[in-house]
Amino acid sequence: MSAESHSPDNDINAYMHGLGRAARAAGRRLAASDGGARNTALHAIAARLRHERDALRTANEVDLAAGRESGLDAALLDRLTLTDARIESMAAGLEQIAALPDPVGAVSHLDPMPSGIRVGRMRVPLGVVGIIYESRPNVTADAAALCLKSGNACVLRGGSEALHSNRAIADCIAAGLAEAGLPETAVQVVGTTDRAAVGALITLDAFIDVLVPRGGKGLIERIMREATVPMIKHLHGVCHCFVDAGADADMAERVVVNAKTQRYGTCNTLETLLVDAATAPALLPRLKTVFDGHGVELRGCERSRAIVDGITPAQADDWDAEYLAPILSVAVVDGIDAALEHIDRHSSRHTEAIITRDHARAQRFLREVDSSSVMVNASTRFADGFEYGLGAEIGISTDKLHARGPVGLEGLTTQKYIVLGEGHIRE
Ligand SMILES: NC(=O)C1=CN([C@@H]2O[C@H](COP(=O)(O)OP(=O)(O)OC[C@H]3O[C@@H](n4cnc5c(N)ncnc54)[C@H](OP(=O)(O)O)[C@@H]3O)[C@@H](O)[C@H]2O)C=CC1
Ligand SMILES: N[C@@H](CCC(=O)OP(=O)(O)O)C(=O)O
Repeated sequence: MSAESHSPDNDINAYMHGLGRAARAAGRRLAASDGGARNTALHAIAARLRHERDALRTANEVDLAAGRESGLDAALLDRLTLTDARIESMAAGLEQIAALPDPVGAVSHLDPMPSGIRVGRMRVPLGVVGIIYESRPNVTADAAALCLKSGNACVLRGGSEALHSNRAIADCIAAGLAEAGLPETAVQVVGTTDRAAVGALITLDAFIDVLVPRGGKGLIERIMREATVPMIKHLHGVCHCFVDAGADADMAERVVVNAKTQRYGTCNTLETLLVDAATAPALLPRLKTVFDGHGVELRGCERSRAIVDGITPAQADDWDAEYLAPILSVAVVDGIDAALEHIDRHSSRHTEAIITRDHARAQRFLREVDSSSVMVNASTRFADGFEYGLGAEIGISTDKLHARGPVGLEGLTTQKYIVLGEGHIRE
């Protein structure tokens, strides 16, 4: 072999090629597999996760120690942490997914045509899904389970900070698949943190059918530039809440505080609060007191700062920021038109909410805001597959084609036409 073929890039390309080829073969077997076998695997993986709880926590401790050492902030460390309760919730999540109806092979609209043939649609797996995601180990189990249930093989590239945790979870998944007689290569975790592996994955169009990138702008920009595999974008969330004139102040406080503080590090966390000028003088002082209690820094426009002391002046880039941290930008706006305008300019089209008592303005907000979830009088934190009754989610699509919003089993499948004849020929 030439010196060049030993270079890390070449090795990584060969390695990723191997994962892709194995995934493609496993995908074909999964697509043809019995739903019962896939459910058996899900239950076996859940049992393994419970049984290997100590090993999982030990592996996770290695990641956490490295994360602390490298100065990972509190929200990211929280996202990385596996506790006994989180391991139990991963296992229970797998069992819940097993209990969902099997989407694969369902036939709909089988209707007779004038020619005599019958034409219907059959729900089928996408094939092989490549998922690139943040350092959140539970996603490894959730994503594997959703892909498995929907008959897809997957290649999982989690965040580098979670590598040891992900490998330990992958071992449990492989054991569960083997126990159910399914190919272990149906779920493969990329075993290197080298981003060259991402570069290879996103161009493996011979083997990968669709990419699910969950991440921030840097990731998506790279994929938009380089990928030859189609993707369902799961982008960052710059989520807004607009508190309308005449809104119930208690409700506004409850919802806004929940949307900001229930978890700081998630994509559906509130990042910008818009308050109608008529509501701001009464609402902002009480919100400031509550947010002070939570240690949330408010960064506001001049009008908000004229109402309450202690709000940091917002800079231009605050309106486009996804903080994933105890920081909230605040703007006072003149009515719903100004709120819609601001949202249109700055939203990442993930999730927005209005707090209102006015039916007409609620309807306008629902119709006019162009985001994957639009809410009335509810916390943006509800944008979640489990909360929407999907059982679980692979993420929240900010794309418009194929799947939008929380993506569950249906989003991981497609439909093909099936045609049934009895020797029919076209005249
Ligand atoms: N819409 C949704 O469903 C979801 C959205 N998100 C969003 O993800 C972000 C939070 O996660 P964060 O960890 O900061 O996200 P990042 O985008 O930094 O990382 C996510 C994954 O992408 C990889 N990655 C990032 N940039 C590149 C690149 N240029 N080339 C190759 N790989 C890359 C990371 O690898 P590495 O480990 O090497 O950095 C990691 O595996 C937030 O914006 C959040 O809103 C998160 C989850 C779900
Ligand atoms: N649906 C999830 C949020 C999506 C998600 O995974 O976000 P992140 O914490 O950024 O990885 C939830 O509500 O917890």
